[in-house]
Amino acid sequence: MLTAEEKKQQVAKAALEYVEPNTVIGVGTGSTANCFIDELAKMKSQIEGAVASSQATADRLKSHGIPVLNLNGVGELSIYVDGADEATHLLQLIKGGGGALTREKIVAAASAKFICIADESKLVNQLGQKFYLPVEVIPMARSYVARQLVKLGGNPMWREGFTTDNGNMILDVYNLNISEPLKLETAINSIVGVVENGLFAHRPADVLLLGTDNGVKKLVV
Ligand SMILES: O=C[C@H](O)[C@H](O)[C@H](O)COP(=O)(O)O
Repeated sequence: MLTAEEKKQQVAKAALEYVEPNTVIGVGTGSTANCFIDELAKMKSQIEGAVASSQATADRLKSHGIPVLNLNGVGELSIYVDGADEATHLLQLIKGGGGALTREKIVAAASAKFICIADESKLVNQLGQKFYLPVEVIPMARSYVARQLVKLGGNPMWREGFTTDNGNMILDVYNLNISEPLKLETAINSIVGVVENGLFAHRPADVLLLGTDNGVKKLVV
């Protein structure tokens, strides 16, 4: 039996196969993305650099001597590699457990291919059954947005004491029925004061690499 950490390392190594030489790649945030950064360091001379989805990721990339580039100064990224809090067989995701969802969604949108890496515990039949949905909000809109999220059937909890890299707040929404992720992603983002929500339904992953006791399982749609 492999530990969750060993499964993360397994998929982090496997994701290196998707890294094309002489390109700029996008790098996500979290413990699985950290494993990937540590692996990427071994082939850093082969890439031009990386765009980071958070300050924490930028710091870790720099600590390995990997050049961190500004998204506005580069064209389309070849790939985006990141973890997830939940993933379905359609490769739709919930992200944002670490609060980096908005920048993650931007970097994913700017990438030709999204490689999601996770241990197999993240695979679910329907989003939201195990994990809450993080929503980034402009601070002054927090209570207003929370009331609108209640109307959508959710139970929002303020992640008190946490500020995103963009200077905003996070509402973690429990008990949402996410049977229609595309509609819900749009509905939540239509609430004034919402910056982004952690549903990756309009931009799902293109490849999901799952770490299992029997090796890396690859899912594509
Ligand atoms: O904001 C954080 C990100 O969306 C992470 O990708 C997500 O929380 C998964 O993190 P971990 O790899 O630590 O489970």
